[in-house]
Amino acid sequence: MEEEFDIRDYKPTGNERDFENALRPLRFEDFSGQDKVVDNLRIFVKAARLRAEALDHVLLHGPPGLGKTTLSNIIANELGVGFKVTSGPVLDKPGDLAGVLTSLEPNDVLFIDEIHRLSPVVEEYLYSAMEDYRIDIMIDKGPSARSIQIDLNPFTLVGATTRSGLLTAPLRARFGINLHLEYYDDSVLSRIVLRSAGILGVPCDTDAAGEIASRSRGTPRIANALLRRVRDFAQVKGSGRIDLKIARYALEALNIDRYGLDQIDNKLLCTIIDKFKGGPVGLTTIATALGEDPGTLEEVYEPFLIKEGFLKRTPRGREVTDLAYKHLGKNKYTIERTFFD
Ligand SMILES: Nc1ncnc2c1ncn2[C@@H]1O[C@H](COP(=O)(O)OP(=O)(O)OP(=O)(O)O)[C@@H](O)[C@H]1O
Ligand SMILES: [Mg+2]
Repeated sequence: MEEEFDIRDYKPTGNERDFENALRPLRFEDFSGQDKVVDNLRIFVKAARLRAEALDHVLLHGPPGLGKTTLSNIIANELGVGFKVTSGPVLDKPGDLAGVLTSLEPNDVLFIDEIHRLSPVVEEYLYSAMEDYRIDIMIDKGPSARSIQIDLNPFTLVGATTRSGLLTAPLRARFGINLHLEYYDDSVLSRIVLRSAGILGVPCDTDAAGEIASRSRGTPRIANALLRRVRDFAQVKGSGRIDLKIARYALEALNIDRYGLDQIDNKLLCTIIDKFKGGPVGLTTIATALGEDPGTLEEVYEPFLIKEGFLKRTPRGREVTDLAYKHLGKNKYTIERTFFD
């Protein structure tokens, strides 16, 4: 019995994080796809460089694994400035943020991951830093406590979030550049797989890369993770080369869904079919049935299912498509009939 591989649970740790970093593009030219986002960023970065100014603050939003962290890194590299990384949950107190902000050199990039998880006090503190490059800090305690203003070097804040719906309006308004990352097409993912295989030094056929791409849920992180697993099969059960046959064999053995759907995707579709006759059904009703947060369903899970044609948003709620019935091996008419019996 081969080991099971659950895409949904895949989050790089330790060794796998090193692997992810090794494959992370460092320049725009190595970053495939997201053409509109990249074209715009290239212009903004060039303009900022010409003026020798800090780039406007950038908000990157979109589902996990699509390249937000990668792009923020590229932005700093292409600007030719320093790069500091932190995240919303790590910045506990305004003092933590002050420490990071005062350590920035002129025009540096500060990356705040999971920016929707900033605490309200820290967030408020960030406003003046973003707007005027200035912060107030409290010195002394008790009756002699007073605040002094400190000027910061101009900097670029790059914020990343999978849940832009949770950002407050004042924070969102302070980003001059607001970019949404989309799921990747299979052809672009294929290119990413081939590039990664090249870096790993594994020979990989184009059709095999296409097979891996089509099962990667439109997500480069998943594509790279599957490549790594398929490489194991190629080395142990094949000749070391990743061809279509060994790719298919490995993906079957790993129980990877033919369309790359993960457990939550499948559960979501099955719930709508089994409990709500295929819809239409309201988002909050589905969320309650699944024990998930409606915002997460809407921002993280639904977009892929809608893009791939498994789910539709209608004025009366969510509805699964014929493709979903077919993929899940469910018969639309039998299910409808049993409901009316
Ligand atoms: N456009 C791309 N071209 C090549 N590789 C990419 C691209 N986008 C992402 N990757 C690869 O996918 C992996 C995940 O990307 P990244 O960490 O930037 O995603 P993320 O959007 O920050 O995810 P999360 O929301 O989980 O933080 C990286 O190892 C990176 O190498
Ligand atoms: Mg990230």
